Amino acid sequence: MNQKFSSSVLRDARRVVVKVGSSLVTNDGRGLDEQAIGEWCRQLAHLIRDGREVIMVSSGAIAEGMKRLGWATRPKAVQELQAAAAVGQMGLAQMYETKLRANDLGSAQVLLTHADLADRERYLNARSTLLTLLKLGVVPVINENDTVVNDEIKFGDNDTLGALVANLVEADALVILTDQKGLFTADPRKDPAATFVSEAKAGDPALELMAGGAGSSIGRGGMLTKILAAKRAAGSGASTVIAWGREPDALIRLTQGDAIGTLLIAQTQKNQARKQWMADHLQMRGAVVVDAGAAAKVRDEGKSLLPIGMLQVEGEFSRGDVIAVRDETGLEVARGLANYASAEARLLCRKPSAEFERLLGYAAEPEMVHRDNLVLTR
Ligand SMILES: Nc1ncnc2c1ncn2[C@@H]1O[C@H](COP(=O)(O)OP(=O)(O)O)[C@@H](O)[C@H]1O
Ligand SMILES: N[C@@H](CCC(=O)OP(=O)(O)O)C(=O)O
Repeated sequence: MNQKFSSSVLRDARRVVVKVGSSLVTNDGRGLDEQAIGEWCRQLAHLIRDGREVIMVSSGAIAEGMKRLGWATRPKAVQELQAAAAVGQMGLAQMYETKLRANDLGSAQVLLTHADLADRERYLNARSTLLTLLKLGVVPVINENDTVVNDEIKFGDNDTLGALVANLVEADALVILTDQKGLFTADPRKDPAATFVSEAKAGDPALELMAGGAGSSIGRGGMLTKILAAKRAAGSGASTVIAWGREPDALIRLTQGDAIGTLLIAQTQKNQARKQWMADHLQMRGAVVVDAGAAAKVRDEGKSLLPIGMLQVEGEFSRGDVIAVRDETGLEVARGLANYASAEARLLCRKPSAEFERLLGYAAEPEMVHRDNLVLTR
């Protein structure tokens, strides 16, 4: 019998973000590890057959680019790193596409920057693209868009990107695969007395003191960025596990609850976390007044708000801004992220989605506020 984690968060996880680091993907800088990538893709297919949705966040572009360009040492100049990433990303995407296809899975390349996810409109766009890909059963393969980032806005490490993606799609779990078994009380490459940490609370400050920088010349972030990623992922209710990427059947076993790796458990529930996030971070920009039917659907049935139930639009807002949903008596029912800017929303009041294309000139979401982006006001 395999040792199990005390919590069932990984077993229960329906939507999982898997992040693999440069040191693993490129076998410590020796070019893409075809066999390892093939193995993870086989396991991803297993998870999907099991009814889960998966998103891959994969590093490796710079290391693969360096190999393709014949560079033995990592360049210092940021434009050379960016050039290497652009060269290497071709190979990375090609490898995932081949290996996922061998497992009857479609794949999609998504390149993101931190700035993309900080911008409300791009955030919503990235979110709807990813959720649509998941609905289509396609595996998104994400990396940082190294071409357009500079020092200030660079993630610098893909652990942070993994966490931001987990926040974006409200994943249940973030799996960080690396070249160590998980978190130790100190860097095991430097301290032979370090002991293994099997489970902890995500966000516990004691963990940050244990984690050091990268142990290899290829990896960038080290353990600290993984611990911070777990804290960030926990912000939207996702638990994180850090595990050794070459452990046989690691992904399959983790989702069966096997205690391989370090499990960092989120302390807030997904719904609670979203509510808190909306309350803390977002300023309201406007409101829509809805009829009694729409108010009841949103409040009592947890449904999305559709434009057909909207009577009036107040204020000026953009797509991605937070708006209030009020009933005819002026009472706030909920607040959430607007899919349409105020000018468009005015055109859509009382209209069924079949008419949106004629009214706007393009066909977009049928909802004014999707229920995933809606928080009820108590
Ligand atoms: N407390 C710790 N426990 C485990 N590994 C640690 C710790 N502190 C630092 N490390 C180092 O972090 C490295 C993993 O990070 P990194 O090289 O950035 O990998 P990746 O490319 O997978 O992101 C390990 O090889 C290890 O040397
Ligand atoms: N986006 C870059 C690398 C980011 C990176 O090295 O991240 P990590 O694997 O977390 O150390 C790449 O694909 O090479």
